[in-house]
Amino acid sequence: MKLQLALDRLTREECLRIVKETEQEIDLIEVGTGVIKEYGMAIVREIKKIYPNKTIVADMKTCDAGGHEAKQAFEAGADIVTVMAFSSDLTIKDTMKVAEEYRKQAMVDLLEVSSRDRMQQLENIGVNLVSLHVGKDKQQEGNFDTELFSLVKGFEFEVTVAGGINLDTLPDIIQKKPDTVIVGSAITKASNPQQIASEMKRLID
Ligand SMILES: O=C([C@H](O)CO)[C@H](O)[C@H](O)COP(=O)(O)O
Repeated sequence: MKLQLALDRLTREECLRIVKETEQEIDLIEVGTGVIKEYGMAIVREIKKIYPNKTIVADMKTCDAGGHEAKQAFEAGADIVTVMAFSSDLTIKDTMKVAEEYRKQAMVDLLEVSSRDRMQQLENIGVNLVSLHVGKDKQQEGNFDTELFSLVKGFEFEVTVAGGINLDTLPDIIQKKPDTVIVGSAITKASNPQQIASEMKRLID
């Protein structure tokens, strides 16, 4: 199981500091959507340049123009781009096609999708990497509910999971054996990000 650090609602300097502090504990670095909106592909390029051996996820949250946006992120050095599950199949297919051309990956974000029929459609078009995700705003309604895993049960997807995960909720999530746990605020807003990342990595291992 891997640990992915999500960089959201941070300045460029905060992103660089937190990654530096936690680099030994984390497997993947996610450049968050808001950070990309603030700094564009430049920050993806910069982080990949500093950490060429880390897997860089550009959380583009693409919902249209999939091929174009995937190309932008891969050209900047991203290894994985995100595309929304509620998008047109054509958007997802174009994103995956570009990912294949670059020998990279597309991750389909299941935010606000609750239909197993949609999971079947995603499998049919060749999706293999998905993200079970409770959005930042939705987190006001409560902690990550592991019942969400039932959405992907029985499918062959590689599964990542995100949504306000912290040291209290992590043990139950680990029981569900996702391939990757994505953690943002619990690490980035901590007074000692390295300590939290280290405790999480120890639980995951
Ligand atoms: O994708 C994310 C969210 O939609 C904000 O853009 C986050 O990266 C993801 O939810 C992980 O962050 P936390 O929820 O703060 O752990």
